[in-house]
Amino acid sequence: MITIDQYDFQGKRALVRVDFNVPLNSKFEITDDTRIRAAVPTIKKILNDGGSVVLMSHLGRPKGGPEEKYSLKHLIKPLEDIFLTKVNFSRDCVGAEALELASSLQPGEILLLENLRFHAEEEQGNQIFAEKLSLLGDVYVNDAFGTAHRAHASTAIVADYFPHDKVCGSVMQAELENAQKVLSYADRPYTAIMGGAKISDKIMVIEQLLDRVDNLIIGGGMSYTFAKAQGGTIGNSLLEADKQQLTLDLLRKAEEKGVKIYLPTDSVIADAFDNDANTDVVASGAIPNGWMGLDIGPDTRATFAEVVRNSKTILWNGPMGVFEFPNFAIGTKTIAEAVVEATKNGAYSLIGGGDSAAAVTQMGHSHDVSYVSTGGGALLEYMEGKELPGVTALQFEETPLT
Ligand SMILES: Nc1ncnc2c1ncn2[C@@H]1O[C@H](COP(=O)(O)OP(=O)(O)O)[C@@H](O)[C@H]1O
Ligand SMILES: O=C(OP(=O)(O)O)[C@H](O)COP(=O)(O)O
Repeated sequence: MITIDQYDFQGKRALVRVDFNVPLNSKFEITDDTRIRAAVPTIKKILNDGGSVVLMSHLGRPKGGPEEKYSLKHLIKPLEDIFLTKVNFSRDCVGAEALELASSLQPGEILLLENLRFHAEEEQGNQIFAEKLSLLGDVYVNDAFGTAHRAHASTAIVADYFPHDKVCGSVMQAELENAQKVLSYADRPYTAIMGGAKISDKIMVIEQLLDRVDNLIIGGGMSYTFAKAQGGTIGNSLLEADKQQLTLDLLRKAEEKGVKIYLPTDSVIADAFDNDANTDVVASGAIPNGWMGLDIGPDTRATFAEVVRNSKTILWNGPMGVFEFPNFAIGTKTIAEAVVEATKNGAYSLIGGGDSAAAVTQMGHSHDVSYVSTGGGALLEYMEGKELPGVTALQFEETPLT
């Protein structure tokens, strides 16, 4: 794979796939620009070399046609503020206007293309569409780690049109290197903290982790399916009823492999899914009808935090509760603080997942951990040992020795 530092972009027009899938509010303002800032080094390297940049990305999940709320034009001004230069914009990512604007780009200039997913061909991985995109650059750079698990036209197929000039961007490179650290040579004790809403999203990665970690902490909404499967009552807490047997299998496998599993012993419960609901603290397997667990309780916080503080490698994916409601964010905050403390004491900490990353950033700790991934699904798939099409597409076929 060619890394960004190995390629000289002087006089070249770089077609750069970025993941600018950022959250916007109702006024189309970006509420978290982490993914944009992450791509800055790649873009600056190209511009500083004397190249020009054609940026392409998706935003949201449009239904295959233009939708105002998913237009990338909302990103023009924020990009201009970051790069202190005019950002040209093409109202379609392929076709005459895009070609015209791309071919007249001068070194140091930036062109932003409209949302790739306004064409259904993007997600279909359509070759003709990929070929049209390929006409917009002399060299292809993929820096969209967050979308690397998709075999879409712009993330994978387009690379075929640049057999010698396909480059791995700096976000992509850093993400792969950091994920490798927890996959291969982790210091012990190694603790994985899994939380968030759904077991089904994370079951594969949890299974893989059982071969690697010493401790597995399970919190957040997914923990209630474990509690129910173990015979507890969970009221209206999140439940994936069809996954109960799976949770028991996981617990058995963990025991066989000598992995210590930590599940919540107490929960902060609420009588409604609302920040201002009435609350109480009860044992996690004794939640009354009409109530739901929305955060880990004080005993659990203390136990989890202690395990985290004593760890040397930490992988965290998924919040411990409904952290979007301040009254149910204490569990996530406590764990974030324990991760920060462990990191200060020399542990390596990788935070992955859109919501976990947002929680850590929101709590002001994004610089106090080792690495915050820009990837959610992509990081999990990589951890599961799956091939990422966006990464494979950047690799060169081995030429047989003759
Ligand atoms: N106890 C709970 N009940 C309901 N939802 C929860 C609970 N704990 C966490 N969540 C929700 O899980 C969501 C995050 O889950 P997920 O998408 O799996 O995380 P990530 O994006 O970090 O991978 C958050 O919106 C959070 O509010
Ligand atoms: O936000 C993203 O993924 P994530 O929600 O798993 O972090 C990526 O931009 C991929 O988007 P997609 O899941 O609509 O293909």
